[in-house]
Order: sequence, then structure tokens, then C-alpha cells
Amino acid sequence: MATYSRLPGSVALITLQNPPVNALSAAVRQGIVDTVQRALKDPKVTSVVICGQNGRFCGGADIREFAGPMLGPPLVPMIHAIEAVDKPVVAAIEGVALGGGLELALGCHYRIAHSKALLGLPEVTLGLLPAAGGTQRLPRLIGLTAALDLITTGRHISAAEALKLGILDQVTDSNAVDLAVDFVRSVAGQPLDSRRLSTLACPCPPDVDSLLDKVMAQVRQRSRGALAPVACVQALRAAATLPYTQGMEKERDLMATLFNSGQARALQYAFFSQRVVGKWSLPSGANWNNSTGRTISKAAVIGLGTMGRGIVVALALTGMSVVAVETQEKQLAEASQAVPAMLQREAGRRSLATPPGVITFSSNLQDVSEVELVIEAVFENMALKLQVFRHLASVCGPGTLLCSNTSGLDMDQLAAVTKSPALVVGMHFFAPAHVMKLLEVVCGPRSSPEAVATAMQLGKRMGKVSVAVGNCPGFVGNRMLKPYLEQANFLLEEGATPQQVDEALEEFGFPMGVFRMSDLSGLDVGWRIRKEAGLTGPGVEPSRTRQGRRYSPLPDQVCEAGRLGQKTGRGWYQYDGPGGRVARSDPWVHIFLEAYRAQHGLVARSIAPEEILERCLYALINEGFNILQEAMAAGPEHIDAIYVFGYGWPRHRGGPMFHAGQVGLGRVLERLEHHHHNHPDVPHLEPSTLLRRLVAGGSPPVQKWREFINKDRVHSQL
Ligand SMILES: CCCCCCCCCCCCC[C@H](O)CC(=O)SCCNC(=O)CCNC(=O)[C@H](O)C(C)(C)COP(=O)(O)OP(=O)(O)OC[C@H]1O[C@@H](n2cnc3c(N)ncnc32)[C@H](O)[C@@H]1OP(=O)(O)O
Repeated sequence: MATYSRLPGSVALITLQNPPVNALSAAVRQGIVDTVQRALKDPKVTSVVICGQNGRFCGGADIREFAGPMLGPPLVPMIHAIEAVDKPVVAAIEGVALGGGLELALGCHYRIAHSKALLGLPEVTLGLLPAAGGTQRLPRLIGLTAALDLITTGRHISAAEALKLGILDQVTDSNAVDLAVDFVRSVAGQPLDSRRLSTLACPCPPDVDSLLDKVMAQVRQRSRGALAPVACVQALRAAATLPYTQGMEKERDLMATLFNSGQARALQYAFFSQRVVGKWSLPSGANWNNSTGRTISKAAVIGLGTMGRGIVVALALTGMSVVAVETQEKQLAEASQAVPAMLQREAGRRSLATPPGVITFSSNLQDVSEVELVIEAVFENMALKLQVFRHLASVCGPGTLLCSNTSGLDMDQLAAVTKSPALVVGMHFFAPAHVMKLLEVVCGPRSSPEAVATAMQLGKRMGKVSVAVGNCPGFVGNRMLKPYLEQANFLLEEGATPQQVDEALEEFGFPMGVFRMSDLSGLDVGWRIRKEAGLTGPGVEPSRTRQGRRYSPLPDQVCEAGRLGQKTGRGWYQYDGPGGRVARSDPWVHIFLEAYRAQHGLVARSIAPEEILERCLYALINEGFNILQEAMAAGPEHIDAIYVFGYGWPRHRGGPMFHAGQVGLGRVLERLEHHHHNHPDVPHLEPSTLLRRLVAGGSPPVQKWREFINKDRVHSQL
């Protein structure tokens, strides 16, 4: 709703009230319509200020309403009515003015904001465009070029930038509402025509068409199949080339198309998933709301390889002191050069004037004795990690939180060698650790609520999307990756090329296909894991069945040929040299694949992109159902957030579990059954019990899966 009060000096103050972000729900819109009418009719009122309750102007349209029928007064005429008022209306912006919130402010005649306010039109991130006049008023106010940037990226900008762009009329460090009230009194009675943005011409550069074409090409390349960024450019073309009324018609038509698209549903689901995962809970009943984490001011990182260095930077960026330990002198010397430079660069990228945090480098593990939390980031080897944990247990106080950046080893085994297993959790970062948004917080069966809460809070401080997961091999993300990689290798055996597989996945929306990604990460990573698992290496039978199931030795053989990916200049592709980035098809790989197939009596067949996608993605999704069934992830949103923020799953497809729902669970089940029938020696293709149960239960929407999952949980970890 919205409240109305009359202030001395003939000012009407309208306050939006819909905690926590004053979203423009039907009740709020009705409140605005009613209070604006009241201000118009009241002869004693000469001017109006609109603000939001609790220091937040408005977070935009109520996204939850998009799932149902639209009720209440529509936004577009409401904002037109405000613009048409013949008494000056000022938006007093505190906190946020986002989406419909900024569009409402653009309908006002003036905008005044607190210096800490954030403004933006982030609709594109929800699969939409600013359809309450935003695509038509903003370019008329700040020009086409700047509007294209803000609307196609959806980025939030500071009040200072908004002032510079001309979105704001004034910015204050003190109370924005008080300033707006004083200001509106001073402009009462002045002409308003030039303040009505819909009546202005759109400032454009001389060659509008070439600008729009250039931005459209950039957007198409960047958005990898997403519809909304393209529609945003189309709407802005209308703003630049058509009268306002026709521009608004174009905005409405484009919005209608987007609004009903699966992409908008997926992106809105992704928005809420990101928030759902913050609300973790443990089987004990401990959860985000009733558990208190420690505030860490001094932490240590053990191991300064690529991951360790990124973690040091991520921690230092929060402002805490970090002890960075590396026992190999050469690696330590390199890291103490590289890390400060990384910190400086990242601070610059985040527009921080000076890099926060103090980093101390050391080769002595003893130097971590005073810290409150340690993150071990040594080589992925259980024996080595156990050795480090034993050492930490003797060096650190009993109250120190001990975390491991393992990407899939047993956290409980590590906890068992410490004095306080309850204070052990996994913190699985993704490379580069100071950039990637995802953090898997691995809750072992003995991890205390305090330890989990501390890791989750620390993740938030580092700007991560932290997802609590259970302790199983590979946790959630890497566990699901295994069947995906396995299928990609099998497809090569059966006749596909690395390019065909990658193209199908990139067409689906991944930034990189599986083979290009493997070359980037280094093929030796998986090779080492397979050797440790006894799947390959000296003395292992070179057959295509290992440990009782189909196995492809292809990636091992590529590594044995010295091709470890980009770092050696050769892998599944060839590069310009070691460290080269541009992947080119390599005749060696094609000859190698032909020889391999001939050796094993395999006849290459032509494989359609649909089969590539089904085999790779449905195998991955099927493992997701197994994970849910075993309660290693609390819900499908958790898996989806992991894949969107850590594995490049296209956000406009929601995540693997959401995608399964969109494809249709019955269809996913039927295709898995089909592929399992053809490949009975591949257990990952055998449909999960949970998937069968969901299909038998009428394929409920993803939000209802929990009801089915709970029936299956025996040894619940989350
Ligand atoms: C026949 C078909 C016809 C089709 C035509 C249809 C025409 C429809 C006309 C529509 C007109 C378009 C209007 C407009 O252009 C569209 C929009 O405005 S879309 C919304 C744009 N706004 C945003 O994207 C902002 C989203 N929110 C945020 O970014 C952040 O929440 C925040 C505001 C920066 C605050 O961040 P935090 O402080 O960290 O808090 P949280 O993020 O945790 O949020 C707290 C809580 O609030 C919920 N929430 C936040 N924003 C919204 C929102 N806009 N609507 C609903 N709920 C919101 C959030 O989910 C949290 O709740 P919880 O999930 O924890 O319960």
C-alpha cells in the first residue's frame, strides 16, 4: 500500500509500504493511484514527494505477481498519470530504485537521491525489458548510447554515476526525503513541460543505425541465445526512431513476447533460487535463522597454487587479515609477487580505491596459530590433506575453524584427524576463486551449525552465492559433472568429434563446450583423479570396461600423448602454443580417434546434436535426481544455483533441474530409458527412482518436488 501525509508548506508525502523492498504489488499500485488522486484534488497541496518506507524507495514490480493473473491498476497508465500531474512531483530515492521503481521515478518531474542509493533497470536479468516506459523515457533523458548500456546489461549504478548521467537532479549525504521536500517547495509553480520525459526528443549520435547494429551484434554474441537483451535493443531502436506513443506500443509488444517465454520463467526462477539457497538448514533443525556464525577477522590459506592464490584475494577483499602459507619456497616467491597484483586488479575491477585487507606470506605452518579460520588449498590428494589437517590440529587452538577447498574428497575423513570435528567444513571454491560466484559449503555429518553458519556468512562477505551441500564424492557440482564428461567421451568413441559435441553444448548456451572447457582446466586434473581411483595407470587392464562398467580410456590416452590442454598447446584441440587461448581443430585428434575406433572395432556413426544434448545433459540431470534423493542437496534450486553460478549453465535455462521440468519429466525419463536400453553398461543412464516417482506423481512443478523427495530420505544430510 501507500500512505499519504500532508506536510507543512503544502507538500503531500506519499510513502510506498511493502517490505522488504517496497515492490510494486497490486496493493502498492492501488495505493499510489489513490494517493496521487488525493494530492491532485487537494487545493492546499502544491507539490508532491514520493518515497519508500524504511529507507528503500522501490525494488520494482513485484516479481512474484508475474506467476499469476495481473490484478490491480497497471503500471503504465499509473506512471503516465503522475507525469501528467500539474503539481511538481519529486521522487526521493533512498536504498534502491530498480526496474519499475526507477520507471516510477522517471515518471516524476524530479529525482533526488541519497549518495548510497543504487539505481538500475535490471529487467533484462529477469528475461524482461523495462516495460513501464523505461525503454522510452530513459533514452530521452540520458541519450541513446548510455541507455543502451544500462538497459542491455541491467547493471546497478551508484547515485554518483546516475547524477553524472543526468538521471538524478541532486544527490545528498543526508536525508533524501527532507531534501526532496525542501526542493519541491522551491520549484512549486514553475512550468513542468520540460520535465515530462515522454515529451522530449531522444538524444542520439549522428549514425544511429550503425550504433544500434553494433550493440545488437555485441548483445547477440554475449547473450548466447537469451531473448531479452535482443528485445531491449529493439525497444531502444523504437525510442530513437519513433514518436513516444509508437515506442510505447513497441515496448508493450516486445514485453508480451518475453513475458510468456520460458526464458523469463527460468530467469525469475534463477532469481529466487539464488535467495532460497541462502536459507540453509540441517537435519538437526539448525538453520540460517537460528544459528549464529562467527565474524572472522583473521584467516589463513594453506597452499598457494592457482586456487589458494584466488582464495587469498577473495578473503583480503573483505578487509580481513590473511596469512598465506606455502611450504615450497619457489611457489611462495611466485605467489608473493602474483597475489598483490591480483588483489590490485580485482579491487580496481570492483571500483575499490585501495585494496583492503593485509596479506602476510609465510613458509611456516606455525604462523597460522593465531587465526580464527584456516582454508586448506593444497594439491587434491587425500594423504597430503590428512597430513595438513593433522598438522593444523596441533598448531591451531581447539576453537579454530578448519576448512578444506577439496573438490570432492571425504570431509568426514579430514574432520576425524582434528581435535574438533564439529568445526570442520568444506569450502569448495571455483577457479578463479576471487572471481567465480559459487561456493559449495560442504556440511559433514559432524559439522556444527556454528561452523556451517560461519562458512555461509563468510561466503556472503566474499560476494559468493554459497550453497550448503552434503558430503559425498564430488559433492554436488562435480558429482553431476562425471556422467556428463563420461557421455561426451562415449560420444567420441561412437563417431562424434570434439567440435560437434562442443558446438551442440554451446548452441544450447554453455559459454564453452565440454572439450574446450577440459582443455582450459587442464586434462591432467581428471587423469590424476582417475589414477587415484585405480581406473587407469600402470597395471590396469587397457579394456573399455573397468570396475564393472563401460569406461572410455580416450582422455587417458590423450594425456599419455603429452596433450594436457591449453597449457601444453595441445589437447582436444590445438592452440598457437603453450598457454594459447584460441582452439583450432587438430588433425592429430581425428586420426587418433579413427585409429582408436579401428583398434576397438567401433564403427563411427553420424550423431545428431539432439542426441549429444540428451546424452550429456540428461545423464547429468539424472545424477541430480539421485543427489536430491540422497539429500546431498536440499532442493532442486540448490543444484540449479550451483550449475548456473559455477558451471556455466545458461541462466536463461534456469538450471539443470528446472530445465528437466521445462522439457517435461516424462520426456526426460523416456529418453533416459531409451539411452539406457542402448547402453546397459552405463549405470548413469539408468533413470533415478526419484525421477520415476515424480513422473508417476504427475510431473509436479519444480517447487513441489520436495514433497516427493522427503519420502525417500533415509540418511538425510541436509
Ligand atoms: C498477455 C501478456 C501481457 C504481458 C504484458 C505484461 C505487462 C506487465 C507490465 C509490467 C510492467 C513492467 C515493470 C517493470 O519494468 C518490471 C520490473 O520492475 S521487474 C523487477 C525489477 N527489479 C529487480 O530486478 C530487483 C530485484 N531485487 C533485487 O535486486 C534485490 O532484492 C534488492 C532490491 C537489490 C535488495 O537486495 P537485498 O537487500 O540483498 O535483499 P534480497 O535480494 O534478499 O531480497 C529481499 C526479499 O525481497 C524479495 N524481492 C526483492 N525484490 C523483489 C521484487 N522486485 N519482487 C518481489 N520480491 C522481491 C526477495 O525475493 C527476498 O525475499 P525472499 O526471497 O527472501 O523471501
